Amino acid sequence: MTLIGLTGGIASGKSTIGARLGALGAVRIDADQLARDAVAPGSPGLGRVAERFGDTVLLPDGGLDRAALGATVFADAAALANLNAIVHPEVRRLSELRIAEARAADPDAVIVYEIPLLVETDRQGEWDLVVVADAPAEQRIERMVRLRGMSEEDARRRVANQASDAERRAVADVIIDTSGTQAETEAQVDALWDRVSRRASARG
Ligand SMILES: CC(C)(COP(=O)(O)OP(=O)(O)OC[C@H]1O[C@@H](n2cnc3c(N)ncnc32)[C@H](O)[C@@H]1O)[C@@H](O)C(=O)NCCC(=O)NCCS
Ligand SMILES: Nc1ncnc2c1ncn2[C@@H]1O[C@H](COP(=O)(O)OP(=O)(O)OP(=O)(O)O)[C@@H](O)[C@H]1O
Repeated sequence: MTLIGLTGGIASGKSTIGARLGALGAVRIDADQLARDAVAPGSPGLGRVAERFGDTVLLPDGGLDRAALGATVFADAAALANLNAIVHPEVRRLSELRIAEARAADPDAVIVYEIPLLVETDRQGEWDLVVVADAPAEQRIERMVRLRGMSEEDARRRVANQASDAERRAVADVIIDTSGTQAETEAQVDALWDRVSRRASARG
C-alpha cells in the first residue's frame, strides 16, 4: 500500500488533484466528506453540535444548516475550536477505518486521503508521501468569489482560519503548483502518478 496525504488551503485544487489520481487508479478518501458523515442527521455528532451551538444551526428537517454554522465558526476562533473538538476525533476514527478497509481490499492500493487540515491537526507524520496543492491565497480567494459565489469577506475568513502556505510547504514531499491552468495541474499529477507507480513496483 502507498498512502498519500493530499493537503492544501481552501480552493487550492485538492479535489482536482484527487479526481485525477482517482482516474489513474488511486482509491480516494475525503476528509470533508467524513466530516459531513460525522454530523449526519440523527448522529451523536450532530446532537453535540446542536447542544453547543443551539437549534439555529439546524434546518427544519433536522439536518445541519452548514451556512449558518460556517458563518458562526469562521468568525469566532473559540467556536471553531469547539466544533473541531466535536468533529475531528470522529473524522480521525472514520479515516483510519476507511484506510484499513481499502488496504484489506487491495494490499497494493495507492490510497489518497484528501485532508485540508493535515498541518492543523498535526497528521504530517502518517503518510508515505505528503502532497501539497499550492496556489497563492489571493488567487484562491478570487476563485472562491468567482466560482463559488462566496463573499470576499467570507473567503478571507476561511483562509485566515487555516495554516499558511509556508507551513504547508514545509511538510510537503511533493508540491503541485495549482496556480496555472488545469492542464498544467494535471500534467504534474501524471508525473506524480508515474513516481508513485514506480515506487510501488520497485517494492513489489
Ligand atoms: C463549518 C462547516 C459546517 C461549513 O460547511 P461548508 O459546507 O460551508 O464547508 P465544507 O465543509 O465543504 O468545507 C470547505 C472547506 O472549508 C475549509 N474548512 C472546513 N472546516 C474547517 C476548519 N475547521 N478549519 C479551517 N478550515 C476549514 C476547508 O478548506 C474545507 O475544504 C464545515 O466546514 C465543518 O463542519 N467544519 C468542521 C469540520 C472540519 O474541520 N472539516 C474539514 C475537514 S476535517
Ligand atoms: N490550475 C488549477 N488547478 C486546480 N484547480 C484549478 C486550477 N485553475 C482553476 N481551478 C479551479 O479552482 C477551484 C478549486 O479547486 P478544488 O475544488 O479542486 O479545490 P479544493 O482544494 O478541493 O477546495 P476545498 O478546500 O474547498 O475543498 C476549482 O473550481 C477549479 O476548477
